[in-house]
Amino acid sequence: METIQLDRHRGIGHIRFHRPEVRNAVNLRMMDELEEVLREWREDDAIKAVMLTGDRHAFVSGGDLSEFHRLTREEEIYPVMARMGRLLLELQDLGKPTIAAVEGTAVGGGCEIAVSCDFRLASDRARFGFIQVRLGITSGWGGGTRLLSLLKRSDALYLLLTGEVIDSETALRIGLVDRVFPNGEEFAGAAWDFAERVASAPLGVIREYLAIANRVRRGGMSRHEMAELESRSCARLWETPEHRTAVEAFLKKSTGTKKSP
Ligand SMILES: CC[C@@H](C(=O)O)C(=O)SCCNC(=O)CCNC(=O)[C@H](O)C(C)(C)COP(=O)(O)OP(=O)(O)OC[C@H]1O[C@@H](n2cnc3c(N)ncnc32)[C@H](O)[C@@H]1OP(=O)(O)O
Repeated sequence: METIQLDRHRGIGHIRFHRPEVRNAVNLRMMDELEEVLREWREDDAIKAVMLTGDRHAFVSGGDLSEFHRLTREEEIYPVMARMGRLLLELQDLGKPTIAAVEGTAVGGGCEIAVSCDFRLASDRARFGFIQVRLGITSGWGGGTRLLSLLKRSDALYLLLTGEVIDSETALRIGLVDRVFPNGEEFAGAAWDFAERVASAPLGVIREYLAIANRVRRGGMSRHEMAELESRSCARLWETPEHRTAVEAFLKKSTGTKKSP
């Protein structure tokens, strides 16, 4: 891989955006590579969660303006935008929890990637901005609509219409990020700890909750359908060794500790 670096550790797949010379801007090559790794990791049961990071300067600086600016016409740029839009849908529907750990700047498409993840962690020096408006365009990868579902409508519209870049404290207050950790070495450690906690559940449970969460996001379910979905999920996991072992251990322990009358 040329534009992203991959590693895996304790069930977590790590994608590190790596085009430092352009603050990790997304180009066509990066799209190819992201597509390849997401398809591979979707099928890989050893990977239970996926963490995306950049570096201390930037998470991702959006689309590569030099490369994309060569495309001047609507019908030339549309397929590129739509492709990245589909890729972020794949990320969103990966079936494993995804975590954007933002240490530096996430602007434009960088914010769109972050809001496609299930969790957003920020260092105390991270910055977030839907700055597309400054270039006279809207977000093009589905991030605007995601932001509108994630935040209070007026907060989302304010960010989209002004292109204001906000710090991590503000991002936490309005609900754009879930946790803020100190910058530096401590940030990497805290992000990995968070990812490990999220990935500690049995794979079956992770899959079922992600499926429920994605179904809820699509909306349009009656209360009965929601209850049915959840009952089915739980019943499917009933026969798994994780469930049986946990219950047997509990019963054994409670029998063992019962005082004789
Ligand atoms: C096109 C898709 C669209 C969407 O659908 O969402 C978008 O993403 S629109 C938004 C596009 N992105 C931007 O407008 C951001 C542009 N970059 C910046 O504002 C700043 O670089 C930064 C991200 C805030 C970082 O600032 P700083 O740390 O001071 O770095 P530099 O500005 O000095 O940048 C270093 C180097 O990187 C090049 N660069 C940065 N971003 C991009 C980019 N998105 N595309 C191409 N190149 C980029 C920058 O030109 C510098 O290059 P050199 O001068 O050659 O060193």
